[in-house]
Amino acid sequence: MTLTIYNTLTRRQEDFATVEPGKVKMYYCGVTVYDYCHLGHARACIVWDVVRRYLQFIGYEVRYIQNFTDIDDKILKRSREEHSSMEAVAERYINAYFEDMGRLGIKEADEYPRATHTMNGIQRLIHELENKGFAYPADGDVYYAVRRFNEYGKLSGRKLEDMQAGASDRVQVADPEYQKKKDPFDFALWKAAKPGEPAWESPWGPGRPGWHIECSAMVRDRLGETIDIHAGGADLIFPHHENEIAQSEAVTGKPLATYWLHNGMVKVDGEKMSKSLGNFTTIRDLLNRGVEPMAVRLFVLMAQYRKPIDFTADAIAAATNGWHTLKEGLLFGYEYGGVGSGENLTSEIHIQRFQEAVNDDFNFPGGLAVLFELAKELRRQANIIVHEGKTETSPEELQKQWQTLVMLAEVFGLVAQPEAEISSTEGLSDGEIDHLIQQRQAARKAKDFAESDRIRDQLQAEGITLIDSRDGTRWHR
Ligand SMILES: Nc1ncnc2c1ncn2[C@@H]1O[C@H](COP(=O)(O)OP(=O)(O)OP(=O)(O)O)[C@@H](O)[C@H]1O
Ligand SMILES: [Zn+2]
Repeated sequence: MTLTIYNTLTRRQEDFATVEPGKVKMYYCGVTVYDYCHLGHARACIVWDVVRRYLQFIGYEVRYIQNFTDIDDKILKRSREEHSSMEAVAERYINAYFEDMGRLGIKEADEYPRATHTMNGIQRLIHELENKGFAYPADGDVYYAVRRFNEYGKLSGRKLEDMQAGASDRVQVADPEYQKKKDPFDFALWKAAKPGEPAWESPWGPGRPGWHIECSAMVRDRLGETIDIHAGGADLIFPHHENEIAQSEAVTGKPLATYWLHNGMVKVDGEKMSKSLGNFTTIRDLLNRGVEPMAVRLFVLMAQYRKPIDFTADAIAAATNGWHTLKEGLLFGYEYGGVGSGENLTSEIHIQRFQEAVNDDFNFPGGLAVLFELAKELRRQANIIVHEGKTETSPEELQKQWQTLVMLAEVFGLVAQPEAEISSTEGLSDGEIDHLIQQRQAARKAKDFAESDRIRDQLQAEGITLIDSRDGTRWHR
């Protein structure tokens, strides 16, 4: 059984083969941190989380890196509006990211590089591009000379000539950067600091990096010159990923990634759900309204990952229904405990069918069909047990089906907690936990370590783990 995946670069479904046998290097372009994550971000994070989990399930060792864009015009705008700093805005929404994605059961990446922590790598890359004639300085800015890279457009299939025909010169002339560029399609690698903006020293003067260069630098720093999978939303194919390719490949002469994978958009009334458009529903709003996190996962996984999905109340209701069916199956072993011999039995035929489905370009709906089949059968058996006291099916067979369901559901990050466990961890609301963490931070600042330890222990007793880092404190249940 071979995994085949659709590669945006070649526009074909191809057999999956890694650079290094048994190992996958994977990079996902994460969020720009100036607001709470919405369901579009949830979709991207869930899809790549499951791709990673699935690759691990079929035996690969996966190294998974996801960035935070923490320098950006939109973050700066937010910080001005809030009379705060860019760091403070980024920090707040990075913490919120971990809270929200933690609730959705997204596994943490191996590393989360940030633009502000990658300044050396970024500058080194710009310098090399300049040396090789792909970049030119202009008045404190540095631009990438798009026409110098012959393969520009290979990912998106766009040709500069065609784009030129459609470009509106009037709009561009008004753009101050336009005056400095040798060609309207050139893009900024480095931007000179404007008064009052945060800036980093550089050979081109104080400034900050453009958006695209950070990913090229992070991939190179953390994963190397050629990675196996580069992922992101379909909205990033052009110009972001096209520009990443132009930057990295001009320097290394090697493919940046073998496979380029893109998730489809979450849409609202036919338009992309987006922070900029303001038509978004945040993950926390939806969960705080009582939608179960696993229903959100199902909402995403019930669709082919490359196709757009509409966010509607009906779609969430259907996903919730689906989750309740799966949950009954997943809890079967707890409710009717003591089934079977206690051995780890699994049903090969179901595992095989699950893999056959998912191996076909990550066909998650196909994989889910196997889960639903198992869950429905276990639900039927549970009904028989309830009404007739026992079932004809052997305890071993039931245990086998249940354990297979639990194992395969875990690959999709779908986990049901038995009531007993839920009651021990749901004592505190998220707000209460945040409040306690703030109190603990205040105690630590005041060097009252006895108090800060007491709060940590109290949270621990509620099943909450704190993770301290130099970027602040995160928690998970
Ligand atoms: N509506 C959506 N559906 C699916 N994926 C999305 C959606 N919006 C953003 N993404 C993906 O989430 C990741 C992080 O996005 P990012 O923070 O850059 O959002 P953004 O595009 O700047 O914000 P917005 O478009 O909401 O203003 C990217 O991989 C992006 O492709
Ligand atoms: Zn990127």
